[in-house]
Amino acid sequence: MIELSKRFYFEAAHTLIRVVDAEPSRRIHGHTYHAEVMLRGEPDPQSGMLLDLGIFERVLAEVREQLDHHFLDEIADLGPATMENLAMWIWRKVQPKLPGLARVCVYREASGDKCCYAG
Ligand SMILES: Nc1nc2c(c(=O)[nH]1)N=C([C@H](O)[C@H](O)COP(=O)(O)OP(=O)(O)OP(=O)(O)O)CN2
Ligand SMILES: [Zn+2]
Repeated sequence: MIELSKRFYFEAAHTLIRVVDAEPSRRIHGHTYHAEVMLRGEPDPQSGMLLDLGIFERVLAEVREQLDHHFLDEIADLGPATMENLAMWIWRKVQPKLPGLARVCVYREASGDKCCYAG
């Protein structure tokens, strides 16, 4: 079994309603997010690849375009702009195009936060 993954990053703004740090979270603020998308399966014996990284790159670039420098509150099918919802949203966007999709993780390196969704 092979695991193949690719990462991308995006900068985005959001607001969040929460119990702790309520006031600064309600104000528009931004984060640098990293996302890692992992595929699992057997490589094709002829190409030696699970998926050509060039194809992987193109699929992730389409998703990145919808997130980078966007106001996450305006993404209609995201819901509250948490890392949990981002991981599940990225999964929904890439899943039809990436056979063997196994896991999507979203990170905020600055704060050491990480959230993964595995379907
Ligand atoms: N379970 C989750 N909890 C929180 C999330 C989340 O996505 N999932 N997100 C937030 C907010 O985005 C908040 O802005 C982050 O706040 P906090 O963790 O308090 O850290 P900082 O404001 O210091 O964030 P920096 O990235 O270091 O600027 C809260 N909770
Ligand atoms: Zn935030």
